[in-house]
Amino acid sequence: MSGLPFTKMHGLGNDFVVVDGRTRPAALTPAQYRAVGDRRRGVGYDQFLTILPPRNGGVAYMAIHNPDGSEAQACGNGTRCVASLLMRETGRREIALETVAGRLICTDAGDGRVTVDMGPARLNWDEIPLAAAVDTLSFTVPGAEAFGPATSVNMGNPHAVFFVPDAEAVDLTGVGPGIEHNPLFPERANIEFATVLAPDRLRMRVWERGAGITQACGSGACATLVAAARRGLTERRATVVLDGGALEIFWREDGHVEMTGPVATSFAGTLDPDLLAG
Ligand SMILES: N[C@@H](CCC[C@H](N)C(=O)O)C(=O)O
Repeated sequence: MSGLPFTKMHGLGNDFVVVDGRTRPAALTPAQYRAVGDRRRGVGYDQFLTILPPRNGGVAYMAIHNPDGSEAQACGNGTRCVASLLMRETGRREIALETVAGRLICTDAGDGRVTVDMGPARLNWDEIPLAAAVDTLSFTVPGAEAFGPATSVNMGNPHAVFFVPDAEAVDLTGVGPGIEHNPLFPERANIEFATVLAPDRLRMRVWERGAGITQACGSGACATLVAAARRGLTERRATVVLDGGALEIFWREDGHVEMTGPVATSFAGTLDPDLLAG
């Protein structure tokens, strides 16, 4: 493969390498995703986002990969970033961006912000998926009893949310990997620790599946708001404060979750063929 042009973007510090695979081959192997994801020897990213031709009436399809080489079904912050590129390209203020999880309607919210309809929150145990038929509203994760019961939500990708008195105090590096790989989550899970600050305000920190600690997780913010509202801890509309900044989340009565937040471009470059050769 020759050099591959990319744009480095982020949403609240959740950072992405974005490549356009519509005009040239851009599918990488898991080893290549890992090489580019190395923050010292590669570029470094939380997700690698590949823009591909549409498959179902949208403007484009977006493939999502984690720095461990695995594929993800959803990425809220990345969706806003790629949507902003495609809005600029098409001159439109609203587009449909396709992902594994479906067609996501993305709207220019002004001031450099984008709103994404992330689709319906899925709440059944087999939709998360979980390995056992438990009540996703409140269940014990073996080994994580100290954090109290978890609430699980699928936002296209699997999430488990723990409500704790002080999210700042959680040792994410220490406890994140064990919960992510707990056998209760057959496809692993993104793990959120959240503290309710007010009925319309949550503090949340995240251990992302396949990526580890990130500054922000859009789908995680959506899952956290849904979990909090299901438990009666917040209203259906709230600000979720992440390490990198705040997202506005709204769980609509029809079950869809809207997320609004900023996008930013850092730089453009070309992935060297030697890096891709491994
Ligand atoms: N950063 C993302 C979530 C990315 C995918 C996740 N690591 C997974 O494997 O499901 C977001 O903003 O939602």
